[in-house]
Amino acid sequence: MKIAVLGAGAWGTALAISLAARHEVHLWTRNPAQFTEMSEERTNRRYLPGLPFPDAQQIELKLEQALDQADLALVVVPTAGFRQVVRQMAELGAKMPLVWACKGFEAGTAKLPHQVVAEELGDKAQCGALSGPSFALEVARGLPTALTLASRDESFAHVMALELHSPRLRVYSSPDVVGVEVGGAVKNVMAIAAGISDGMGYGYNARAALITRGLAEIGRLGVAMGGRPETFMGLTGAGDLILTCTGDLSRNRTVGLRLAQGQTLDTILAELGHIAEGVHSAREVLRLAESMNVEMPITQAVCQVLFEGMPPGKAVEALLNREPKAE
Ligand SMILES: NC(=O)c1ccc[n+]([C@@H]2O[C@H](COP(=O)([O-])OP(=O)(O)OC[C@H]3O[C@@H](n4cnc5c(N)ncnc54)[C@H](O)[C@@H]3O)[C@@H](O)[C@H]2O)c1
Ligand SMILES: O=P(O)(O)OC[C@H](O)CO
Repeated sequence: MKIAVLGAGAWGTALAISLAARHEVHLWTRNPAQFTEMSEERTNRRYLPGLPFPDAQQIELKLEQALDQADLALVVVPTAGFRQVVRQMAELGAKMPLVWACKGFEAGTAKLPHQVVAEELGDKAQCGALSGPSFALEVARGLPTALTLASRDESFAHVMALELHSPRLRVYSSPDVVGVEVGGAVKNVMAIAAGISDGMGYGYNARAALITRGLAEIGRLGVAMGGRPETFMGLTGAGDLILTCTGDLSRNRTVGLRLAQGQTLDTILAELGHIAEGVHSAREVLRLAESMNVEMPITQAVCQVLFEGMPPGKAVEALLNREPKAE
């Protein structure tokens, strides 16, 4: 299969490296300097340094070249750039199936990626979301990882999961696009909270409590939006939440850790050099939750720290001082 991987950040590059073992992979970057560097050095020095590209992996600067005769477009840009890339594909008349790997709500509209696709390509497009517990560095190193490919078209999810599947990158299928997308987006907000708690030195017990209550928040919102309860106990729910809240490779967790050390959000984001989707999704998640009467106290606390200048310690204290109630 020819796969056009659109977006050459950490995750697009890692997926390209992994998939190139079995497929013809064309990794697209919009950045001419990055194109030249990746073509000459056969590695992505800026986003995934030290991981060599397989010989078969091709690099593209022209989107139409990447998409030419592709059997699949795998879009791996941050959620903020997703609509633009899908629109560019539509303008080029690209008709191949589309899978996206971004984890977030679109800032300003609170839309999930599948809603963006429906708006840009119509609701007949053959498409799905790829998500699950997966640090780019580990996938690029060939360490075992399990993902889920969700599509409302169950047979597409099944067939595409089989195509992408390999022993080191296991891909399961699911019909629950909403559940998979909500799990992937909201766990980033919870990871910021876990980072804050750990950074404040509140300990493992507090972190376990945050993860568990965070999972309850994710499930409440996800079910209210039409997701299936069981999805939140799977790879893209509990699995990704645990990874991102506990793994120090997480950019979202890092944001929380550094906020707890007293760094400003602007400084943290400038130094991170990668997207931390939780920062962009948090407000949208809270807005959606409020509009649907879903209680999300951890998300609310994260928003207060990120956008209202509340000291991280005070936000955690406020969570701890909530009225006790039945679990
Ligand atoms: N890094 C991971 O471990 C990981 C794992 C799973 C999912 N994800 C998700 O994948 C998405 C991308 O994350 P990442 O880690 O690759 O981000 P990153 O910050 O490492 O890189 C983002 C890349 O996207 C490019 N980009 C941004 N807007 C674009 C646009 N409009 N058109 C073309 N290119 C554009 C940037 O130039 C950059 O190369 C995020 O939603 C993230 O949550 C990341
Ligand atoms: O580094 P993060 O926090 O963006 O998380 C990366 C992946 O989403 C983990 O599954």
